[in-house]
Amino acid sequence: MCGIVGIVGKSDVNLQLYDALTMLQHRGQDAAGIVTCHQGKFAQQKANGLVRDVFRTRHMQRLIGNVGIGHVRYPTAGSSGPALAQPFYVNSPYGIAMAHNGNLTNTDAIREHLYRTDLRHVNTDSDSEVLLNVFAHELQRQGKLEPEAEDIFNAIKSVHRRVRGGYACVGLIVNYGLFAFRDPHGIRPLVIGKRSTEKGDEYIIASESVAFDVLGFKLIRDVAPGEGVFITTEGELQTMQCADDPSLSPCIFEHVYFARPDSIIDGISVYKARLRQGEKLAEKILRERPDHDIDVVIPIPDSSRVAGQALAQTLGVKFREGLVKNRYIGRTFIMPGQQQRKKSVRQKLNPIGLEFSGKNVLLVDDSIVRGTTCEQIIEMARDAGAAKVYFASAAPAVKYPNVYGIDMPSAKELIAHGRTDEEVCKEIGADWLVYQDLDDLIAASAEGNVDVTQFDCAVFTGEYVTGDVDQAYLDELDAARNDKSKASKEKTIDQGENAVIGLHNDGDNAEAG
Ligand SMILES: O=P(O)(O)OC[C@H]1O[C@H](OP(=O)(O)OP(=O)(O)O)[C@H](O)[C@@H]1O
Ligand SMILES: NC(=O)CC[C@H](N)C(=O)O
Ligand SMILES: [Mg+2]
Repeated sequence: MCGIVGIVGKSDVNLQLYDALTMLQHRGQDAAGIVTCHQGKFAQQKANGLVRDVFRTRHMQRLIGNVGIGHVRYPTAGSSGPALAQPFYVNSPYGIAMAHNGNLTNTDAIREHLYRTDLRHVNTDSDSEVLLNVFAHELQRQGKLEPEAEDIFNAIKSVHRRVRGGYACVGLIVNYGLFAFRDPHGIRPLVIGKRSTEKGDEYIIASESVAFDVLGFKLIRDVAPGEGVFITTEGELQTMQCADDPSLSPCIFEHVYFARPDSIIDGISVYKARLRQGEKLAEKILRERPDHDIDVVIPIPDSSRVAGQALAQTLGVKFREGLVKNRYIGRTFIMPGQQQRKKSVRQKLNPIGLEFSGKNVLLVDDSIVRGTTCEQIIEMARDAGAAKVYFASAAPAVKYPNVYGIDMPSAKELIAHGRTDEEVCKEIGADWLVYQDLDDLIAASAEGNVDVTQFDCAVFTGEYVTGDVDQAYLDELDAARNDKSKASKEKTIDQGENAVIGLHNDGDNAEAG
């Protein structure tokens, strides 16, 4: 899950983009980038690393202009090398830069078509570079020396016809302004905010509304599924529905894990959705185990804290922070390899022995995916002297790959794939395991906005809303991106790929990359 942001301001937007990316850091920890536009030229800085490490004062001084976009990356296609850091750039037509959150499911077919028919070269394995080239080609076909909003919307319409998968995008066209679009199912989130200044209105478009709060922007609304947005460099906003048959099915895993609780997505407060997840899970526990002997509920920081608290309250059991999180270790699930993930859980979480010793503990997490976290935490709880260790997951069992922007490409790596709940319980070493029911998870989100009636729940059901994902695709994805094959590919990232980033950068940037 990547984080994207675009701003059209009345003065330089570089510092605001930096702040917004910092607020979106939880969506991607591998690479970060900013592109701004000033007097007909792009300025760019992108590299591997966290936002605070990628941008130095000298980069910020170069990133001038009142329009700009930014990206934090969590790879789902190609390598995690610096050449695949975003935003991506194409020089024709006009000069376009774009940042993408999501993942395309027909990348190979479009890549082939771009090469054979559109005569376009894509330089990396990134699906996002493919997507940018489709947009660029379709905009070029409008044949205008000076594009207008209508041309940009026509290009977005064609993108929707050619591309499948999850995509929320922001982009810049040199001298003209900022565009954005969201896939026809609205799988990935995208919100618009506005701020009034003495010089006029300023606009922001980002993955999550949390990016607005710190900058003083007000959330106006979500970009509708399929909708295109264009904001001129002068700050004039135009929008148009660009999909033939849009139908909102946002990814429910945003509410479970990815998004920050202080964000509002598709009118749903992520915080409240998580509270309701906890309440509903507690009700299930009370139904199934009315005579439970749980002494204390302990959440696994960070993401399960909200649901854990509501669960404890509804159960009428003590809630205790029995695991202390090292604030300098990032999110483990979005780290690239299993070895790194495993090591990081230990570094990240440490038990407070007295909360476990002699007690029947209910550990709560938002989800169990590969089982990396829960296996180790249950072991820690036992080492700390817990009498019984029960485990509750605020999401149902994750059994199927994600293909829309979460890097869960291999069913075999999912601990619940092909296993019953009892088998998973045994595998993770718990005394009892309870999963949220899917209907309850959906209700926890849907109760936040009655207008959202369906969600992308593919990781729980194996049903993919875009309708184009078959077993052959999933097999190819597995072969290309399971942990083993990723690890062997990452070995080949060398200085050669570093050089590719220099294609679009100036000397200062190449040295920084
Ligand atoms: O079963 P697994 O493969 O371990 O994946 C699930 C775990 O990973 C995530 O935590 P993460 O550390 O990424 O982030 P958090 O600090 O936001 O909870 C999630 O919250 C679960 O704890
Ligand atoms: N998680 C994402 O949104 C990833 C975006 C894009 N597919 C990439 O790999 O860079
Ligand atoms: Mg976690």
